[in-house]
Amino acid sequence: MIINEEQYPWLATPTTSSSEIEINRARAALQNHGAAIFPNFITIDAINEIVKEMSSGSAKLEDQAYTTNTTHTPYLRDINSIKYPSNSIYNHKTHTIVASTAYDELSNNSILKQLYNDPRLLHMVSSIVNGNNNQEEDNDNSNKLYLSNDPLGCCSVNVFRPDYYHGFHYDESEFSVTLMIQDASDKESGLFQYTDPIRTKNNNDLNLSLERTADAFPKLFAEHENENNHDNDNPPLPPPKLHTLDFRPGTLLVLAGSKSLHRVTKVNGNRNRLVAVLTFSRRSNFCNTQQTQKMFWGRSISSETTDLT
Ligand SMILES: O=C(O)CCC(=O)C(=O)O
Ligand SMILES: [Fe+2]
Repeated sequence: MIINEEQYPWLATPTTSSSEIEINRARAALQNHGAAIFPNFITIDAINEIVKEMSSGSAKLEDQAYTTNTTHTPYLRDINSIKYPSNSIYNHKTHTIVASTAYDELSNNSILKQLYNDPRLLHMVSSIVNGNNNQEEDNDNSNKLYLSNDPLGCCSVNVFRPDYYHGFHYDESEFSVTLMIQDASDKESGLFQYTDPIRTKNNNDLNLSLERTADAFPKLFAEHENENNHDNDNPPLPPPKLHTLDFRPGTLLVLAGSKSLHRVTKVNGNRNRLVAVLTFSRRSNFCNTQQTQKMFWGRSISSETTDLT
């Protein structure tokens, strides 16, 4: 058993009212606070198996994982000093150092691969992010979610070695699904922190919400204070609260990553922090660009050449 069916029996009966209650609760948490959290989503045996796959053998996957070491803005875009002042939040430089094990490095019978391909998970995530609990009744495809077709990035494992961290950012994908596999040995480190959703949708595009982002961390972004030119008609909104996730092995997280600013603090201790990233798309056959693949896994493969199962 991979999914913890004792704690999540409603996953097997998606059209019942108990399932609807759980999905509605998760959707409200995602919309109001940016995160829906499922503790003990997979069994302890399944977690132990994944840790074993990552950390045993002579060529350990976690040791082989390619490292990205990069400076970026919270918006993951290039600095734009023509459009925004150099002290704008838009141009704020932050730093990330993280390694990642690609999907094609996992064994064919990997527990993670089995979880990613489990239709109950796809159905659960679709129901939460789309607001419908019954995909079969959904005639137009706009509400449908698909597994990613990226042979490297569809389901990968973030490897945060000691001293690694991920600076504050919004994700490019609308939402993200992650699974804690192994936390840092120093429990004060490698923390996942996120705000309530502070970026809003505008004309089908996510606007920048520069002010709200600047309001978020008055201390951290103190040098950006002059960006908050609030007048009396538009008093500043209170800064959003920064949540620290109780992220234990086996916990599954659905995050409004494009709207909630988030980060992973620096890892201390004697073991790697391991988090699986499971990606779902509104498009069938989604694949990251070769540039993104190269950045995260140091190589690129087109989706046409591989069988993903
Ligand atoms: O490792 C994590 O918990 C998530 C890191 C993250 O925000 C990302 O990979 O975009
Ligand atoms: Fe992220």
